[in-house]
Amino acid sequence: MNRSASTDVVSMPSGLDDLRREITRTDRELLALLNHRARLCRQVGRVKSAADQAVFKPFREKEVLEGLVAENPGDLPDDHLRTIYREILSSSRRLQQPQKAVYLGPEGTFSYFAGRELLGSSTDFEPCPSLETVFAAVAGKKADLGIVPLENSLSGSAGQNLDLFLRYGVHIQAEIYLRISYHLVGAGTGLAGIQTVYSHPRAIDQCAAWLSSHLPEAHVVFVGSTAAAAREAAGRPDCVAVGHRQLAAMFSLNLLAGPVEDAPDNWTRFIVIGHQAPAGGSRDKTSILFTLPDKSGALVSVLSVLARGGINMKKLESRPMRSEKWQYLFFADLECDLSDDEYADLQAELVENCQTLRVLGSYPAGLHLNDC
Ligand SMILES: C=C(O[C@@H]1C=C(C(=O)O)C=C[C@H]1O)C(=O)O
Repeated sequence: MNRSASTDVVSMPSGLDDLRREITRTDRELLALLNHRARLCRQVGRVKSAADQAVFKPFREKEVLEGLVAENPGDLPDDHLRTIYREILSSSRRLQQPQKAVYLGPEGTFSYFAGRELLGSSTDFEPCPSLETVFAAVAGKKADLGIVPLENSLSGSAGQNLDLFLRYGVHIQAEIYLRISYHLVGAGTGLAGIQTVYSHPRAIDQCAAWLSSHLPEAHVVFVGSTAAAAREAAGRPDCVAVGHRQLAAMFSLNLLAGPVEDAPDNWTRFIVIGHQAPAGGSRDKTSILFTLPDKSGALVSVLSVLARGGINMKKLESRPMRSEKWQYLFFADLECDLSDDEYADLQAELVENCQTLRVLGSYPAGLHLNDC
């Protein structure tokens, strides 16, 4: 969209005191409006609780945000508007009912930062020791939402998730794509004298060329997460960790170098899981898991149903089924809202052609966030 800033220079005060008076007056207006919005949201919360509906409504949030971005005159850049609204929406959910979101911890992992980007800081985040405990907490209603890494643009799928979807009845609510950029953090002040580099194996792998050219003598130690690596490096000036740059502030470390990844165009897709399928919304995205009968043309017939329905398949991946050797499970992303009534016949046809079919969720297509 082509927009120009709408600064009305004529009616703007110009002296510092006058400008500040005008800002104070504007803040009072914003305060009244934010309080009005909060009252409305509390009211929405009472309606939802009476109807046993989930607090988090990702399709509605997308509508709210896209509506505002479309009408934004542009003095406030769109990314600032989104950041402000991330927190307004987060507060509004909390006013309805505090939301607990679990993630693969400890605090400071990329899953943690993805969760904060998606759900804002009025959410109660709680780390879990494994992906399985994230799924179990959501399925067992010990948490409202879970944040899970699904795939990385360089390293591919985090395959274990697909198995966990088979074992736990959770639904995908939302997704977000986060650029993964690594930094070197440590208690020292430079690279000289560094003996040990701590990180998760994937982070070490994605920074291998940088590490071997800048720290060729250092000993590499794999740990369970980038955040655990920062904890190891804390207080030891001859050690560094590879991870999110904000780990420096979180663990009182120095930012020693970065970005240090070998391929800068590195993205991870995170999903939010919950106990209910998100309702309503636009024709966005649906993820399905299916198995096929053991006969010729089985996969083609499923693909033909999708092709006849004009559905664009964005991803198809097969994984071995853990319960039966040489049997495979397929994960697909479809560019449509399969929960919409218009797809009822098509879904019935899919069920006919699959051995088993699970719709993991229809949810709004996520944004790519470059810097978080
Ligand atoms: C207010 C609502 O609840 C939540 C908060 C929203 C908001 O503040 O606009 C939008 C969607 C929900 O995640 C709602 O469902 O409308």
